[in-house]
Amino acid sequence: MTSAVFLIFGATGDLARRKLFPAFYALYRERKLGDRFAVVGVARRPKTNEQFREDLLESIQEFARYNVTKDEQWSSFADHFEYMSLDINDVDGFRQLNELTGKLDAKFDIGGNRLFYLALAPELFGNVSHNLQAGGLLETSGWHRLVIEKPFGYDLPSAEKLNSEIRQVFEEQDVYRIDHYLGKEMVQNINVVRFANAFFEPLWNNKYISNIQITLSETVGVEDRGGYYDTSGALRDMGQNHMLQMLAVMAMEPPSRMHPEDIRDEKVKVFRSLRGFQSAAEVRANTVRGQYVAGNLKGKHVPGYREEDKVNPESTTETYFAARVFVDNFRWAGVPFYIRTGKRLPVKTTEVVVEFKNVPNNVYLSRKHKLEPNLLVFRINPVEGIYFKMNAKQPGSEGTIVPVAMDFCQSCQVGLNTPEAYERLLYDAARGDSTYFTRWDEVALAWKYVDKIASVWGERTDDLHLYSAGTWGPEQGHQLVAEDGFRWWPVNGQDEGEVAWEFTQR
Ligand SMILES: NC(=O)C1=CN([C@@H]2O[C@H](COP(=O)(O)OP(=O)(O)OC[C@H]3O[C@@H](n4cnc5c(N)ncnc54)[C@H](OP(=O)(O)O)[C@@H]3O)[C@@H](O)[C@H]2O)C=CC1
Ligand SMILES: O=C1O[C@H](COP(=O)(O)O)[C@@H](O)[C@H](O)[C@H]1O
Repeated sequence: MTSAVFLIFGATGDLARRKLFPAFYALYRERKLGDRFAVVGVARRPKTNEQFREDLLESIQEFARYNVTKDEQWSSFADHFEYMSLDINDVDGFRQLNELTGKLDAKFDIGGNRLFYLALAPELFGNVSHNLQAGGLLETSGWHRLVIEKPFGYDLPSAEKLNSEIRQVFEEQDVYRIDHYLGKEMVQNINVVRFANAFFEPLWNNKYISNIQITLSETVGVEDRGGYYDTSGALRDMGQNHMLQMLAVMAMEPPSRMHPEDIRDEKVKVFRSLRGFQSAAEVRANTVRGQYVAGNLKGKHVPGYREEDKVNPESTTETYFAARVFVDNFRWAGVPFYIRTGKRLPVKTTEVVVEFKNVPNNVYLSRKHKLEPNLLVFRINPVEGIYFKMNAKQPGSEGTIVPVAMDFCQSCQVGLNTPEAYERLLYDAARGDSTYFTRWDEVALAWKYVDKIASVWGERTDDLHLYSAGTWGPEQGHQLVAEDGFRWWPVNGQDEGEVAWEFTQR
């Protein structure tokens, strides 16, 4: 691991507490951080180093995948952390921050490397790079990298503005735009499964695949992020980034080398091939949006979106969306990619389902069987695994055909304890590997695609469908898939009671 001073802007916030500090601790425990590092937490509220370290301990005890007690090992870890109260608009404060950083650099023999992590509200991103430069923080001989949280802009024009502010100070190769889904173990595994196995890649095209479904369902509402979410909505919060990124990973061509730029080039080609919408009618025909109203979730009554804290009581922001997306290239012509995400849905899960076409000349059709299609399912979150569903003869029957699953449950393996996405991404940024960060051209193309939908949705709101919390979203989301002769496959083995998986063999 290279040495670095990590400057975390937004160190008192939710992301730092739940994700970043636990990630530092796991990296430390796994000896990936070494000893030549320091972390400076930056936020406005006053705090002593002692208080900061107490909060650090609490966050790690609550959220890290390693247990921690206040022992000698803890002290030597916590000794690397200092806090500075600073308003990121205060340029003079950045000079003091530079002094503190220099002191820590000398103390831990770091050699000038700096990683600036912006865990701030997006509207604060713009000024920071300028102030880092003005405060002298970029004047060391080591590397300087900027890790920037999502959302990267609100739409294409604001993303362009933000990008140009950043690029006045940082080179593209030093900008690490986070999409934490790219840090997830099973998202990274998609390429391995595709490109390291003989039996999937030959089938990975419109000859054999009928459709691909990406579901990112959440049981949570907007929690304490109502202020942000109400100006964002599901399309910008999840669609522009996580969902299109997963789609790109599923659809991309094999890169010629496993080099970050080659992989990102292939994703860009997918974004360029997304079929744009020519009219408002096309947007409406291919997308569905919804908003949850009060309902029952896991036996508990939960309030509707408009009753949530910091949400406009007349809000028309979508908390659910589904879309039919086409990738107009040689491989995917005619294959719909269905994507959907929503809050207050019945289960928390992220799954990607590849549905294969039926076999030609199905000899079993002459009997009373309706064969289920073969499915390959990537289970991304929270269960990690892959299963493949196929048809087989029910043992002992007179030729009854049943779906069976070959099920690889990675997270079920005892003691596996896979790293959190943020752990991997922090580690990658520190060692200069940008493979699982988004490059500007990807971000821009994704915004271009999403902006068209958002602008049509902005024209009127009579197509915002309400759904009860605890259901799978509005009926129109099901119709979107049904009108092509398909249906959403149950995730986590759950549907609306209608279809249950038959795991007859495991
Ligand atoms: N929380 C999550 O699960 C996720 C968050 N993100 C992204 O991460 C970023 C941070 O989110 P989150 O942690 O939830 O936000 P929070 O609102 O919880 O935290 C914001 C942080 O910014 C600090 N801050 C606010 N204004 C200033 C200022 N003027 N100068 C210096 N510091 C300031 C706050 O501290 P103080 O008030 O003390 O100044 C606080 O530490 C956002 O971009 C969000 O979209 C992305 C994915 C998931
Ligand atoms: O980026 C975001 O992701 C989370 C969901 O992430 P997960 O890793 O828990 O699946 C989502 O809740 C949040 O609204 C969004 O900003």
